[in-house]
Amino acid sequence: MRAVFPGRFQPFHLGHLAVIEWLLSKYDELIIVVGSGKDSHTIYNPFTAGERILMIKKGLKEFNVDFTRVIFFPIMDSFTSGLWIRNLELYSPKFDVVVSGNPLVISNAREAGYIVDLPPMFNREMYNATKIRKLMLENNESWSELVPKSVYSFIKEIKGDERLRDIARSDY
Ligand SMILES: Nc1ncnc2c1ncn2[C@@H]1O[C@H](COP(=O)(O)OP(=O)(O)OP(=O)(O)O)[C@@H](O)[C@H]1O
Ligand SMILES: NC(=O)c1ccc[n+]([C@@H]2O[C@H](COP(=O)(O)O)[C@@H](O)[C@H]2O)c1
Repeated sequence: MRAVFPGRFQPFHLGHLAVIEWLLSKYDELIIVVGSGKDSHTIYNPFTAGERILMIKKGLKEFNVDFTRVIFFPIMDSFTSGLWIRNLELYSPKFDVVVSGNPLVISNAREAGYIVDLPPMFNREMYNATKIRKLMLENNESWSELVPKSVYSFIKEIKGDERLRDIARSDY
């Protein structure tokens, strides 16, 4: 069976990693769809689609997760949710199951006739990207504990946390 796991991954964190490990033990193939693919350089979506795919690959490699059974691609948001799932189908190889904890994605997938698999929540209070972006904005380095080390290094290398603080400034 082939499962699709959509997410914005802004940034990729240890909760996402745990979901992917769980999915690879359960399904033959996994499609990781980087959503809101056109968006970057905003407070909600600071990283580009390519940066996000690279973060995921670096994180998986660090944890010795074999990603030969994983397909990665970005898609853009659509005008309507109904169109979003149809757009996903247009970009993707066929899939059997949609994996998400996001109520909007779950509802879209069910309405389009897909089986939905809800991932277990892995320390959701700690591992959530909103919290990580907030810590970056506050210049609080403790976010380093919430992402793979390779992802932390990559974000520092591209000055991703500085980018987020720059974007959040009011007019000069
Ligand atoms: N700690 C976690 N455990 C299990 N699933 C998670 C966890 N964090 C995120 N997910 C799931 O991963 C998918 C992609 O999530 P997303 O990239 O939005 O991360 P997020 O941490 O929810 O980010 P944000 O706070 O920016 O919305 C969603 O289906 C979400 O429910
Ligand atoms: N109307 C739409 O374009 C639509 C609907 C449902 C989900 N999505 C996208 O799916 C992705 C879901 O990922 P998250 O669970 O990380 O929010 C996001 O990029 C979200 O924007 C878009």
